[in-house]
Amino acid sequence: MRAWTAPDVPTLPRAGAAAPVLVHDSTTRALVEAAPGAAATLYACGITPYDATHLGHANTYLAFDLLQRAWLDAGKTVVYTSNVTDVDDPLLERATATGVDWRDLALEQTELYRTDMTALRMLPPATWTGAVESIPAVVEAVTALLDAGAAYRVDRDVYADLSADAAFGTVAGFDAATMRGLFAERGGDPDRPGKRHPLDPALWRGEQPGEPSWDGGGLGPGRPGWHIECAVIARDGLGLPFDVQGGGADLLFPHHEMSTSHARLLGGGSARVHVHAGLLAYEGHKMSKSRGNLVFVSRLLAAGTDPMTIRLALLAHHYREEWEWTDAELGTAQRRLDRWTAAILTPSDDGEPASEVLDEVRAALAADLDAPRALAAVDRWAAHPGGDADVVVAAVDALLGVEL
Ligand SMILES: Nc1ncnc2c1ncn2[C@@H]1O[C@H](COS(=O)(=O)NC(=O)[C@@H](N)CS)[C@@H](O)[C@H]1O
Ligand SMILES: [Zn+2]
Repeated sequence: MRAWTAPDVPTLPRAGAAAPVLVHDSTTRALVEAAPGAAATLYACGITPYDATHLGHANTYLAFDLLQRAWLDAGKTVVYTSNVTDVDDPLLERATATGVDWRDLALEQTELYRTDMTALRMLPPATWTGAVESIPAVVEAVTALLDAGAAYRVDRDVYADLSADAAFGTVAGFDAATMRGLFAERGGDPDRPGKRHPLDPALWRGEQPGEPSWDGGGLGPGRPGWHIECAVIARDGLGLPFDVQGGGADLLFPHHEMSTSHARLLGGGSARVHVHAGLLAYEGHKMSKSRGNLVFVSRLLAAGTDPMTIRLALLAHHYREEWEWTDAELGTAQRRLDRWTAAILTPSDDGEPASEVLDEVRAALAADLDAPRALAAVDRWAAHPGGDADVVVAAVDALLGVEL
């Protein structure tokens, strides 16, 4: 699937001087080096293309944009793979509810997402694969799991047998009751008759009347399960194991637990590190499609909001923070943008040297992508701007993605 055009990322002085980029790993709940090697591989789960792109989505994708920018500045090559869940229960339900063809909804919303990501200067995935595009690889993977005795049929569906994976549950480390609750709440079917274990996730959904279905070979006609889609797309885009699997906090369980389990059983390992962004709330609840309390990037842009103001508003909060959006965030960000823009036009000789800002922004990102600390460094410089404003402009562009 076509992604979008990458924003230019300027090379900064003393590139590679940064400390290793450490991020919070959801599994060990500790700071770990995100990618020790010369190449950094990232799988960040993509959108389910309806109600795209709300500020919650943007908040999460911004975290992984910062991670890539820190890696690039450290001199690493970055390979970023993502998906579009362009067939899945919620998408089909929304298409039915709004009387549109699910294919049209997916295409239109995917294009809106591209436009929003471009406006926000997010780096695009090198490989961006739709669930529909992944079906041949999913059929092959599910067939292999069945042949290995790690999957089984229930009526026309196929489920993974989690007892085949001794390491299942080690990604999130949740207890059984928590897992069962979250599984039911987030698309699972623990009470489905015929399953060997309540948490076993669907790998392949047999054809249902009124639903799209594809040739599944020996599996019979149907469509892919959610978790196996990401396991296969990450494997095919990055190889196994890869460095970071990422998403919003709601993906830790069941989605990343299950997709990691599938990747493990397909052979080759899985993500070394699991990184999750805090969920953005609005009007007292997590911003979510089901509740409809959404603030859309495209609506803000259509109302004349500078995309760099949106980006700065999100950067003012640490990526793991759970916080509530208010429109006041935009005013604060706009004033900050105005101060920075004015400062680069009026540098003075006795102000703070630009090289210190660059060092501090670099160090902030290396410390679990601490954007608020990075903004504070630029604020200090803007209050008393020294020379070499072009170094500050380049650092703010390359590391924070904000074009002044
Ligand atoms: N309120 C929110 N705050 C922060 N991130 C959010 C919020 N709502 C959704 N996200 C994140 O945005 C990304 C896309 O969400 S999504 O459109 O529902 N799509 C999916 O979760 C699947 N297509 C992943 S394979 C996910 O990482 C999700 O965790
Ligand atoms: Zn996913």
